[in-house]
Amino acid sequence: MALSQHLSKSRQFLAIARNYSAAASLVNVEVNDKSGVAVVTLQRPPVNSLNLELLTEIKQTLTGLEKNKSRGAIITSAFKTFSAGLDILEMYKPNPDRAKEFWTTLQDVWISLYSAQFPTVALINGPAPAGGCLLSLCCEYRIMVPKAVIGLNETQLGIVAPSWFAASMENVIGKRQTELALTTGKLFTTDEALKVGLIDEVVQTKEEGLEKAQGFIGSFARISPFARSLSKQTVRGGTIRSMVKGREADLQLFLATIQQDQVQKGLGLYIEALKKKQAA
Ligand SMILES: CCCCCCCCCC/C=C/CC(=O)SCCNC(=O)CCNC(=O)[C@H](O)C(C)(C)COP(=O)(O)OP(=O)(O)OC[C@H]1O[C@@H](n2cnc3c(N)ncnc32)[C@H](O)[C@@H]1OP(=O)(O)O
Repeated sequence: MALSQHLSKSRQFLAIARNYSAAASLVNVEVNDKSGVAVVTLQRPPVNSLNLELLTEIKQTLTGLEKNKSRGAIITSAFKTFSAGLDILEMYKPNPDRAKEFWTTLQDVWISLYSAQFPTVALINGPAPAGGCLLSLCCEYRIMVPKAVIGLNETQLGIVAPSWFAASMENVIGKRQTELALTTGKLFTTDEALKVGLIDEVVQTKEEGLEKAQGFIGSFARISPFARSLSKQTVRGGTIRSMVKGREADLQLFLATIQQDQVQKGLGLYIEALKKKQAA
């Protein structure tokens, strides 16, 4: 499709996305006029913790971008935190039906973002623990600001990162580093993340990050989108197939795990600690 035609379609999507954003407003989508690349900004205050509503909007946004054959997407945050990960309140004293929908939607978001046909960049403009890290690991390229942290720190909450969380990290930094990171619940500083390959670039500001992200996506201008996306599928297909095959078992494991007394106690203490930190 010619760029002008594509941009016209993108603008139509933008109009729809804006209307949608106005109604719900947890995700903002802006399509760059020149490049056709969408900047997807998470905006659930205060820390973009991923609850059912935010995950649902992310899922709908990704579906819209895929349908409109997006040229690329940059995922970032409107706040100083990229994302605080899963909303702990979705797992603490959960309503079983909502918990089921919550986890299924997280799985859907992972599948859509991990297998997106268009190029994806995470512009990590603040802390990205646990589910925040997972979101960025689904992208093809990660750009991060200094003085932030990133990692799958689930063990620090007394819970275990599911196998597809671990696989997402392993595909980026390898088995050895993933094992060390997961068993200790490590949150990498920006410098440590760069050293281990968990992120690709460090930028000083979000604006600089947006330019770099556009540059990364622009680097595919002369590559056939078909060949590009099939190559991505070749590399990621095994991980996606194994997640999809195991998703019902994974859901049941999640529901059983969060009902355990020990897990509930741990989550309760963690929530208290977060609140005390704010009061101090
Ligand atoms: C064998 C396999 C078995 C598999 C079985 C399944 C097991 C389940 C796996 C579940 C996986 C979970 C992954 C997750 O994502 S869990 C969430 C992990 N997240 C964190 O640990 C981050 C916690 N937050 C922070 O560290 C900080 O908030 C921050 C992100 C660094 C930001 O710091 P800042 O100082 O700016 O902000 P505050 O700390 O003051 O927070 C502001 C308010 O936001 C509330 N908050 C923060 N994070 C969360 C969260 N994740 N969920 C809900 N609420 C959160 C915080 O309490 C403050 O609220 P308040 O204003 O009401 O006090």
